[in-house]
Amino acid sequence: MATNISTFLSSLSNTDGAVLTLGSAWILYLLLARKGGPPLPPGPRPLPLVGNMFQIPQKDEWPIYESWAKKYGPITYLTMLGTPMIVLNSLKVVRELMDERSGIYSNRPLMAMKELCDLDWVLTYISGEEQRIRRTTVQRYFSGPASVKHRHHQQDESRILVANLLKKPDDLEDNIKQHTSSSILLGTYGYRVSSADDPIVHEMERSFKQAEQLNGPLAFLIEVGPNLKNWPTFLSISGFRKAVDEIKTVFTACRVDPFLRTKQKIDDGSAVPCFVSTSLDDIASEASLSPDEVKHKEELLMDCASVMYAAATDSTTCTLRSFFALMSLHPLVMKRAQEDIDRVTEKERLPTFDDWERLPYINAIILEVLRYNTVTPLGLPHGTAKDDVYNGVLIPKGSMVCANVWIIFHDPEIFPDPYTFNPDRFLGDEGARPREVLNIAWGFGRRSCPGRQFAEAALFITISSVIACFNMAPKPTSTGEIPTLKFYDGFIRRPITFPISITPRSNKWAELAAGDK
Ligand code: HEM
Repeated sequence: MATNISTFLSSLSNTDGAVLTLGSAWILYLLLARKGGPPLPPGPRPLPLVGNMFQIPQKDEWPIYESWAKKYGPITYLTMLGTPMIVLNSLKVVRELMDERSGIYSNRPLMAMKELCDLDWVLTYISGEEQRIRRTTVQRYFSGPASVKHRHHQQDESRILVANLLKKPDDLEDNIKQHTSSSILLGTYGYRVSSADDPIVHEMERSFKQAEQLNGPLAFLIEVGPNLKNWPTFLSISGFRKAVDEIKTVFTACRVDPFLRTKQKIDDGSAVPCFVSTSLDDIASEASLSPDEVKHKEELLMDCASVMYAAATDSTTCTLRSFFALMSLHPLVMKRAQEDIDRVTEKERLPTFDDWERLPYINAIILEVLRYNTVTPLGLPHGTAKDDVYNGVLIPKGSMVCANVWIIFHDPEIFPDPYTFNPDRFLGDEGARPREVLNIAWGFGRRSCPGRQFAEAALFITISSVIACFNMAPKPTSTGEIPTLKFYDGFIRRPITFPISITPRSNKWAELAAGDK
């Protein structure tokens, strides 16, 4: 949604403008054609044709969403060029609709863009049976007990991170990037990343940037217009065709190249166990499969593997970047966590997964980072598969439905003093309700994050290892002010961090970070 609407409008040519007018007339027709039945939920009054397009905030959005929630209640109804956008503002409504009626609320919006870019194989964009099959394939290797298989890689990567931070403490961003991309590429393709400039990481990042265009304003036009997607003239005039072709090329490269590389490694005997190699072994062991069935299963595996990088890295990177900044700003929290680690490890070794249960304060820090830096403050948008009626109001088929996770994570009834970073809120019996509510950081119903267990393990081993080895503090600014953690506006809330000094806690911890026993 991070779209600059005014830039978009000013960039339109006359022909584009004509198309916009025609599209808008179509939307008006659709709106007027709706008669009778339950009312729509309340929301700010829309403008003719464009709906609430200009009221949907592009920056400093939270006070505005909050004021709408206060005025209109738990469900806010907006429209963007005729597409209904429904914002759910209470935990009760979010659970009742997105979890309990998951069969209706688990589509993804922006279907036309997906068709246009031939992206009907991308798990995160598709709906229905095809999404279910791919999700099951991913879960088989990344969720539940299977997620434990990744732990030895995750521990190795946390060791590499602390050794790199010791050598290059000023390259925090690159160190985090190498760490998060290596963790997921090892788990998926058995591929270790040895620098932030790695060529595969570069390609993956390119596809990721392209994917952001799928949320742009033209995407909405294409979605709502009367078969606009079939208008080659419009597409070529707007320059949109070029962008679409580029998205297709980059996505295809990311789908095919790393997969073939792993297959090659299996053939020459150098593959390490990972999602792709293990799943290919499973396919090969099914003797009854015909060559066509083998091909189909391999294609499916290729689809699933290719989304893991994008799904895993941005969310984990944002969380880790916020973690470093928050630790540097909260030395008492850091010190208390270090004391816990010292007690468990007797200052003789780095933490391992066996220590997880015995480090509840580290877990509380992770939960508080996830809450404080709500990575997807409006969740990832879901779409409705059919009309639904809830408490007397209509949620139309094809609506984009967003859970206002931000407002729930800042509800003082659940999280007292919500703007303060305070891991204690998650501890003990009193922390039971906050811990339970925090589950929504991982999404809803049939779309909830299939990488959750993988991510939780990665965050535990990484964060505990970093806290064990280092002290973190904000570097002094030229004016002597203490920096604050700010965030970019948008669907993904990326932290704007500041220079952080990262120093080993002692010579002993420096030796452990360096890997010298
Ligand atoms: C801090 C780390 C992470 C957070 C906070 C996070 C959160 C989320 C959220 C909120 C969603 C959307 C759920 C919904 O639509 O209701 C999601 C989807 C997804 N996540 Fe994660 N995630 C993280 C890490 C990972 C990792 C490490 C992986 C892979 C191992 C992963 C794989 C996926 C996939 C494949 C989807 C798409 C599911 C679908 O569309 O059906 N995530 N995640």
